Amino acid sequence: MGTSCYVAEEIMENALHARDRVGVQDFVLLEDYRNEKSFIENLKKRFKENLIYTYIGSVLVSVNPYKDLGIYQKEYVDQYRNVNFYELPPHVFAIADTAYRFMREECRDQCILISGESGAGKTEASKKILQYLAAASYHATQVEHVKDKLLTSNPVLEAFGNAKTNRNDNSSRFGKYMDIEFNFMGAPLGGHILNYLLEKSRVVHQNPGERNFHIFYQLVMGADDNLLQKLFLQREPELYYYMNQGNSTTVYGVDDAAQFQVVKSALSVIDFTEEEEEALFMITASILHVGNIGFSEENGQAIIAQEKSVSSICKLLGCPEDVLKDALTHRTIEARGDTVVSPLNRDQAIYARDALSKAVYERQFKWLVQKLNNSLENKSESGRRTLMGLLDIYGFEIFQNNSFEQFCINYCNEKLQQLFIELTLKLEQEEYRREGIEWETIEYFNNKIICDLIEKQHKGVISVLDEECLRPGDATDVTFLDKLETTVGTHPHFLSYKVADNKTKKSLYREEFRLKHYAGDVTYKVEGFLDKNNDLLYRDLKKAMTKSSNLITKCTFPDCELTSKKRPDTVATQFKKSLSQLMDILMSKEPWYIRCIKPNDNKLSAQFDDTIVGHQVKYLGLMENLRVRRAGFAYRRPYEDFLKRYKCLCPSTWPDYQGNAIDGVEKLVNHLGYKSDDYRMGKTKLFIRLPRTLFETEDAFEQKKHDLATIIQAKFHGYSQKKKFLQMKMAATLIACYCRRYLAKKLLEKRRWAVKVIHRFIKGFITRNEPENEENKHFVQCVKAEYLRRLAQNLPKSVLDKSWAPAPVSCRKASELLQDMHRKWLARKYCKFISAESKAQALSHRLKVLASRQEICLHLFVGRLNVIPVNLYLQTLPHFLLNLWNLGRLTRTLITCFHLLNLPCLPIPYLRTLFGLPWFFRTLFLRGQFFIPSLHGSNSVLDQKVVADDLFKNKKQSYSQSVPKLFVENRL
Ligand SMILES: Nc1ncnc2c1ncn2[C@@H]1O[C@H](COP(=O)(O)OP(=O)(O)OP(=O)(O)O)[C@@H](O)[C@H]1O
Repeated sequence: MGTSCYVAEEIMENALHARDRVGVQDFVLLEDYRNEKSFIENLKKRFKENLIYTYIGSVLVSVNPYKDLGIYQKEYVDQYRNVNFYELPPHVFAIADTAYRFMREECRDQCILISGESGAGKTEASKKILQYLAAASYHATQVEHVKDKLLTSNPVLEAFGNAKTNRNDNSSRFGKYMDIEFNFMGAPLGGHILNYLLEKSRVVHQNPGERNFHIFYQLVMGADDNLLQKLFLQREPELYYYMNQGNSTTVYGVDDAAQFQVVKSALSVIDFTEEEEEALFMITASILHVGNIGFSEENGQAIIAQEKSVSSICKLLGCPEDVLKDALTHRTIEARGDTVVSPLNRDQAIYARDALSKAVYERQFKWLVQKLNNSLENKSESGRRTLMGLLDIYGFEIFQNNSFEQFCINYCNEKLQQLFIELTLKLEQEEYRREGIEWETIEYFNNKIICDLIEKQHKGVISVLDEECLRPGDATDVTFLDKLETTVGTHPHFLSYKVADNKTKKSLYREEFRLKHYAGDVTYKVEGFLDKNNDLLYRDLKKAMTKSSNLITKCTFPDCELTSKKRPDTVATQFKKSLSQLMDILMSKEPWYIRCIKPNDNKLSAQFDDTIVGHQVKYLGLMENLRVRRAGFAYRRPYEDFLKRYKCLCPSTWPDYQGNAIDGVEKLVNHLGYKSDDYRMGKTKLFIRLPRTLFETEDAFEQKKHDLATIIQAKFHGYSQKKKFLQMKMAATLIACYCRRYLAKKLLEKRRWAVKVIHRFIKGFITRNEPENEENKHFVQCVKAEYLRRLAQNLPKSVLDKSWAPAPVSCRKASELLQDMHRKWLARKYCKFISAESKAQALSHRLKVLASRQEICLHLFVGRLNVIPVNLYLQTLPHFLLNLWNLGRLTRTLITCFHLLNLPCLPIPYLRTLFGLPWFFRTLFLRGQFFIPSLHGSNSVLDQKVVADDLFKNKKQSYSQSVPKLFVENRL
C-alpha cells in the first residue's frame, strides 16, 4: 500500500508540475516562498505566458491582462464544471465552481471576496463568476428568467455607478455586495444587492481626463431625437458642465450610444415600467440642467444666470419653478422657533446647487438598487436556501490628493483586511492552539490597531469628525485637524505636521494628516472633510424636491423628511455602520478570496511593472497569506463529520463504525495511506495539510459514490423485481385458484351428472321388467344393446350348436326371432358348402319329398331362392308360390324383430336380394310387407351400426355376392 501510494503521489506530483507549464501554479509549491522577489518573478513569468491566474492554496491571485484571452467561453465553463480545484490550471471558474459545489453539498453559505485596487479586474472577475454560476447551475425555464435578471442587473448598475477614471475606463464608483440565493438543487432563485458609498462627488466634479457616471454620456449620445427633445437636451456632451470638466467626453473603444440601448433593454428585463424608465431619464437629464445653472452675484447675493435651465428642471421634475429658484438662492434657518431667510452668495449657491445634484443622483441610485432588489427578490420558493455572496468593493487608494472618499475607501479595506486576518490568520492559529496541534506561530501584522484608530467610539477619527460636524459654532476642517491631533496625535499610526518629527514634517502640509495603513502610508487633505461628512442639503432644496411630481423623486424625497427632527447620521457614521453589517454578513459565510493585481498604471496588456505589482502584493497581504498556508493546514473537519463523509472508503468504518469517531478516522486515514506529515489529529478535528490530499480523498469518495450508487441501484432493481415477482406470483395463485375452482365446479357437475345417470340406471334396473317408460327407457336400451353385443359375440357357430345367449325380459321375443333366423341362416350357410353333385342327388331326392316336407323346403327356399334350377320352377310352382308367401312372412318377422330391437331398418343386402327378384314377386312381397321402422326410435347411430354389423357381418357376402353367383352356376 505504502509503495504504491508513494508512486501514485509521485505521479500526481509530476502531473501537477507538468501542468505548471510556467512557474508554479500554486505558490504553496514555490521553493523560496518567503522571498517576495521570487513571488513576483513567478507572477511575471506566468503573466508573460498569458497565465494570469495563480493559487495560494485556495486563494486565487489574478493579474489583469488588459486583453481578451479567450478563456471564458462555454468550453471553459464545461471544462471547469464539477472538476476538483487542483485538477485543472487555476482559473476564476475553478473558484466559482468550488464555492458553488461546497454550497450545494454542504448547504453552507459561501462568499467570494474580490479585492484589489482600481483597475485590477475585480468587476470583470465578479462578472465572470456570475456568468459561470448562470451557465453551470441547474437549468430550468423558471430559473432562466432569474439568471437573465442577475446578468442584466450589471449593465444598469454599471451605467449609473461606474465612470471613466484615469486608472480605469470602467471604474466602479461604489462598493457592491451581491447575494445570490439558490435552492437545494442549486438553481438560482433570486438575489439581493447592497451598495456602499457611491462616489457622488463625481456628479458635480471630474478630474481632468475623467468622466461623470456613464449614464449621462449614454443618454446624451444614445437617446433618440424625440427623447432628447422631451428632456430638453442636445446631443453634445460638451454643452453640459457636469460632463465636460474632465475634457474627456468620449472613451476609446466605448460606444455610449450602443450602451444606452443595452441599458434600455436591461431595464425592461428587470421589470421597469415605461413611466419608471422615463422618470429615471428625466432625473438624469435634470441633473445635467442643474449643472448648467450659472450664478452671478449682486450685492453679495447670488442671481440665477440660466433661467432656462431652471425651467427645464422644473418641467422634468414637475416642481414649482419659483420654489426651486428661491431654494437655489436662499436659505431658511430656523433658530429657537424663529425662521430667518437669508440670501446665498454665489459660492453658497453653487454649493447648494451641487449638493442638490449629488443628493438627487445618490437617492436615485439607491432607489434603482432597491428597484433591482425588488425585481431580483425570490417571490416563488420558500424552503431551504443557500446564499452565494459576491463582494466587489473598491481597493486601496493612494493618490496624490487624498480626500474624504479615499479615507472611507481605505477604511473599508482595513476592515476587509481585518476580516481576512480574523478568518484566516487569527482564527486559524487560535484553532491550532485549541486543538493542541503543533504550530509554528506566524508573525503577521494585525491591523486592528488601525481600525481602532479610525472607528473607535469617542477616540477614533470618525468620532472626532462627527463631533466637529455636529457641534455648534464655527467648526472647520482646520479645527477638525486640531481636534484630531489632540485626540489621536500620539497614536503610532497617525501623523500630522504638528505631531510629526522634523524629518517627517518635510513631507507634510499643515492641512494634512497621514495614516499608516496596513497597505502603506496615505496622506489625507482635510479640506472638504466636514462638508462631505455632513452631506448637507439645504432644507429649502429638500422642500422643493418634495413638491416634485416625478415618481422617483417623490419616493426619494418624502415629506416626512421635512418634519423629522432627528438629525440623520453623518456619511462616515453611515458608512461605518454599513461596513459593520457587511462584516457580520461575511463572517457568517465561508470565504473564498480573489486577489486582483494591476500589472501597470497604463492599462497596457504586455507591461508588468515589478514595483507596482510588488506594492499590491504587499498591501494585499499575499506574502503573509502564503506563509500561513505553508505552515498551516488547508483543511479541517470534526472527526464525526469526516468519518460520516468518508467512512465508505474503508472496510473497517463501513457501513458504521462502532467505536470512537477519532479511532474511526485514524483507521480511515491509515487505510487511505495518508503520510504522517499530511495530517494531524487534533482534539476534536482532523487537520489535513495540503488541499491535494483532501482532493484525492474526495476523488476516491466520488468514485466510491458511483460504486455505492451501483449497489443501491442493484438493490433497488432486485427489490423492484422481487416486488414484481411477488405480484406475478399472487396473480398466478389467483389464476390457479380460479382454475381449480372452475375444474372443481366442472367435476361437481360431472359427478352430479354421474349420480343422475347411476340413479336413473338403478331406477331403470328396478323397473327393467316393466313396460318401457321414461324411468327404465335408458336402462332397457342399454340392456338391449348389451344383449345384442353379447349375443353377437356368442352366436352359435354351427347348425348343430343349440346354445343361445339367454335374453333379458325386454329382448326375449326378439331373441327368439333372431335365434330362429340365425338357425336358418346357419342352415343355408351349411347348404352353400354342399357340392353340386351332392346337391343334384339330394335335390332329386328332395324334390320327391318336397311336398311332404314343406317346412324344410321353405327354409331352403328362403336362403336359396335364386339357386333353384329354372326347369324346377314350373314343376314346383304351386309350392313355390306358397313358399314365396312364406318369404313374405319371414321378412315381416325380421322387420318385427328389428322393430322390437329398435333397429333402424332392414339390412340393405337383404333388400337388395329382395329387389333382385322378378317384378311381380317383388310387388307381391312388398304389397303385403313393406314396413321400415323410423330412425328416431333407435338407440344411437353407433348402437345401430354395431348391432347391424354383428348381425349381418357374415350375411353381407352371402346375400350380395354368393347368392347371385350360385344362382347363375345352378342355372348353367
Ligand atoms: N480577466 C480579464 N481579461 C481581460 N481584460 C480584463 C480582465 N480583467 C480586467 N480587464 C480589463 O481591465 C479593466 C478594468 O477592470 P475592472 O473594471 O474589473 O477593474 P476593477 O478592479 O473593478 O476596477 P474599479 O475598482 O475601478 O472598479 C476592464 O475594463 C477590462 O478592460
